[in-house]
Amino acid sequence: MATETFQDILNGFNLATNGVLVLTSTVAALAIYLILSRCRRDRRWEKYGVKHVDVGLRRLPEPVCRFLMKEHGPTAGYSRDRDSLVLVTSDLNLLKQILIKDFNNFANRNDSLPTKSPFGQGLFFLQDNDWKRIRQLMSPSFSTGKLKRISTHIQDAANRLSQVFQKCADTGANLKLLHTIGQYSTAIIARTAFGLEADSIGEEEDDQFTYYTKTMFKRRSNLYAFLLSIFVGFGEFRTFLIHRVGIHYLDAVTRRSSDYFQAILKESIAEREVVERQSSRHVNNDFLQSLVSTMVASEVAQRPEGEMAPNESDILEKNKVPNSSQKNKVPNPSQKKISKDEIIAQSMLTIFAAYETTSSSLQFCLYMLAKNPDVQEKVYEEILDVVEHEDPTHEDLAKLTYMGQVLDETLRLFPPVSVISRKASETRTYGDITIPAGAVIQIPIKEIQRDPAYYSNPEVFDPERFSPENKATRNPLAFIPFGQGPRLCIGMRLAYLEVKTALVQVLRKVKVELNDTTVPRKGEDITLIYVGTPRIAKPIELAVKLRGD
Ligand code: HEM
Repeated sequence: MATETFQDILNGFNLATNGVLVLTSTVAALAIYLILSRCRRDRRWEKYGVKHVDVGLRRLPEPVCRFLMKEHGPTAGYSRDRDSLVLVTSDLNLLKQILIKDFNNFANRNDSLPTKSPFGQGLFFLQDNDWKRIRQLMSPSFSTGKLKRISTHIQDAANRLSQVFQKCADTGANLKLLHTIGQYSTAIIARTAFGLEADSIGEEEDDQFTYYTKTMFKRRSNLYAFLLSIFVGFGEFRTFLIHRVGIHYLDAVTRRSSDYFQAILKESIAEREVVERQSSRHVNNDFLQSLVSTMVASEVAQRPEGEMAPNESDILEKNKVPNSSQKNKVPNPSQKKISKDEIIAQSMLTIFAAYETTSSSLQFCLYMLAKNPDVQEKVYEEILDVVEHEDPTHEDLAKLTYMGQVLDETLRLFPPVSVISRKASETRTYGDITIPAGAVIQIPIKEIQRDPAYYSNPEVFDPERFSPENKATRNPLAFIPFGQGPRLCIGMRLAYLEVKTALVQVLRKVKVELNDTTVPRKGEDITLIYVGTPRIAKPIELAVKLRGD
């Protein structure tokens, strides 16, 4: 009996071993098949007059663009999978056609975000009429007039930021740059766009709004992103796994952030809806209010005669608890209207777009100033010359031309968005090459802005490149950190306003420096990792000295 049991165990063990072997071989065979199928020879671009390159196992846009530009010149094509042909070009004449002159043929991006969260329906990802309608509705909120009206909130946040720098100077502690600057940019977007307080500038711990903004995206390594792109791909299969199979692990957006923002936005929208229906005078004249006004106005216009408007308690009650089953109707693209779900999507995208890019720019700018003390002194002198009052006016900021050059040189070297894309609607020929309908165009912003053809010694930080005389000699498309054409970044003016205001308030009080205790140390360099946006391997910490010390 005992022997039989032992034999049974052995048989069971063999079965288990065989099972594991079969499973391992199947997974290995699948992996080899997937890798080989993605590396197969493909020459489709050649019939369109474009060099077709195998990019091997390179999958992420930034490394692919870097490889193609370095090894194969300004324009080359590759295929990402059986269906999609991708053209990478840094040819500025061709880019002028794609981004500006023939914009109608390239109005869409190819990007979609693998997420169930409303973020994936934000302006950045919208196409055709939906994009036009929402862009038109959002644009007025970023006009110069609107920005002038919100500048007191920006001054207020910049003053608080400056106090954090001064406190570091007093105590001798190094300043954790990204942590503090992230708090600054979220405080501004929360207050100016949504009338919400996100007040943790200088605190060790972030407030909820800041915390959930900073953790909106799952931060994953390059290796993880690479493996995911090999096995799951970029687009439809991953979307299918997230939406249909419900694998939340693959979702790009964290569930907690998504839930948090949906809840607070639903409540804010409901409160503003009530105000909107009761009076035409608004306490908040911000981004959220303008979208809610459009929503209410279009509902009023559509309501059948005699039907009552919803009352205050109905609206507030309905929106207190987030309920994903309540979906609004998709509006007709040709009309000036927006649904509640769309407002939430635009709000989430705006919060993250404003946080990630602005804090990256301000961080790199302060780092480059610490690395280049002579440039920092020149910026300081200019602030003393131009800004007479406690808070700089819009006119003062416009006169800070050298500071503008420093900021542009920072954005040249460290563009927060390193690659942008467009998708061709129809087949068109430009000179010797044809771009077929459906082809994706990847525009390697970082490679263009570090191309020796446009910038001598491109790795060197030199704000003089952006002096009016030097700028006049260069093709404007050689500098496109905010993109270009009708689909240009909507928040560009706000970004300059935020960064310049912070630089005025901080640099007039303190100097930032690198020394033996900072990260990186004086004489060392930062290591950049590109996962869509540039990340620094070790967060920067700067030494701060009070002016006059
Ligand atoms: C230094 C700061 C910033 C940089 C470098 C930056 C960069 C960019 C780039 C490269 C694009 C794509 C443009 C194209 O494809 O041609 C973009 C789009 C966009 N950005 Fe920014 N951005 C910044 C700040 C902001 C801010 C502050 C906001 C909002 C408050 C914002 C909101 C958006 C939106 C909504 C889009 C999509 C526009 C569309 O598709 O119509 N960005 N940004």
